[in-house]
Amino acid sequence: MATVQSPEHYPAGDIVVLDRGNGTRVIVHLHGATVLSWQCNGVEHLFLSSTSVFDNKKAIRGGIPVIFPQFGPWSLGPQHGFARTKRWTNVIPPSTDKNGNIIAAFQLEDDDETRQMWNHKFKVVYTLMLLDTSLVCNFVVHNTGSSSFDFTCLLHTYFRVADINSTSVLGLKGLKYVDKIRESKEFTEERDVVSVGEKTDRVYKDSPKTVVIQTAANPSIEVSTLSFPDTVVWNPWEEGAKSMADMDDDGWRHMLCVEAGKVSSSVILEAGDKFDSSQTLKILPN
Ligand SMILES: O=P(O)(O)OC[C@H]1O[C@H](O)[C@H](O)[C@@H](O)[C@@H]1O
Repeated sequence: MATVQSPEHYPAGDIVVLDRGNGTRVIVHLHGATVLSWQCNGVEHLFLSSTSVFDNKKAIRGGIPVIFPQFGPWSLGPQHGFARTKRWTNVIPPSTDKNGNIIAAFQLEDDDETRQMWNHKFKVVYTLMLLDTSLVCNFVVHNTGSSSFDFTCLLHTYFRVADINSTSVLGLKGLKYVDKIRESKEFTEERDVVSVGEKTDRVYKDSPKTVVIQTAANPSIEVSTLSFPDTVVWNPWEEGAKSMADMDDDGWRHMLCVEAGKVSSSVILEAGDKFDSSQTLKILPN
C-alpha cells in the first residue's frame, strides 16, 4: 500500500513533485503549500503523521506547514494563521536550472476569506529549490495594499528522527528562550547539546544563523536561516501525541519540530515593501 509520503497517495491535482531522480525529490501539497516529503537518495528526512487528515480543510500534521500571518493562538482566526489551510497556487511549476537544481514557486494572495479575518492586501511567494543534498525554502511577503500591517511567520518543520531519545539540537547554548510549558517564563539555555526528554515547547530568541539536528542512525541536518531570528523546538511527547487525533500514537518518538521563524516580535511591513526570509536544510556528511 502506498504510504502518505509517496505521490501515488494523492490526487494528482493536489500535489506538486520536484524530482531530481535517484530518489531525491520533494512532494508539496497545495493545501498550505505544505512540503510533505523531502527525500534525498531514497532517505526521507521529514516526519508526516500517517493519521494526518487530507481533506483540504484541516492543517496537515507533519512536513513543513507554513505559518502566516500569526504564530500561535490568534484572536482574529485559527491558531497559526490561515496560510497552512489555504489553497496555494503553483505559479512556477517545477523546472530544472543549468546546475540541475529543481525550482518551483507557490503563491498566496488575500481574498474575501482572509480579509474577513485580517483586512490586509498581501502576496506571499514561497519558492523551493531542491539541490543534491539540500532544500532551500524562500518565504517572501509583499504588502500589496496602501497601509502598513504586521505579522509573525514561521516554517514549522517536522524532522523525522530515528529515536527522539537519541536526538539533539546544537547551536542554542547561551540563548534566551520562552518556555511555553513553564508559564511562558524566560530562561537561558545552558547546554551545548540540547536533547529532548520530555514534552517541549520553547521559543529560542536571537538564534544563530545555523543550528544542527543530530540524530542516531540518520545523518545530521543543518538548518541555516535568513531573517528568521527565532527557533521553536517542539515535541508533544507521549500524552500530547495521544491527545491529538491526527498524530500517530508513537509519532512523538520519531519527530522533532525545529521551526525557523520571526515570532518573538512582529514584522512591520509598510505599503509596497517586502519581507524576504529563508531556511536551508542541508544534510551533513557522516
Ligand atoms: O497543533 P498545532 O496547531 O499544529 O500546533 C503545534 C505546535 O506548534 C508550535 O510548535 C507551538 O509552539 C506549539 O505550542 C504547538 O502546540
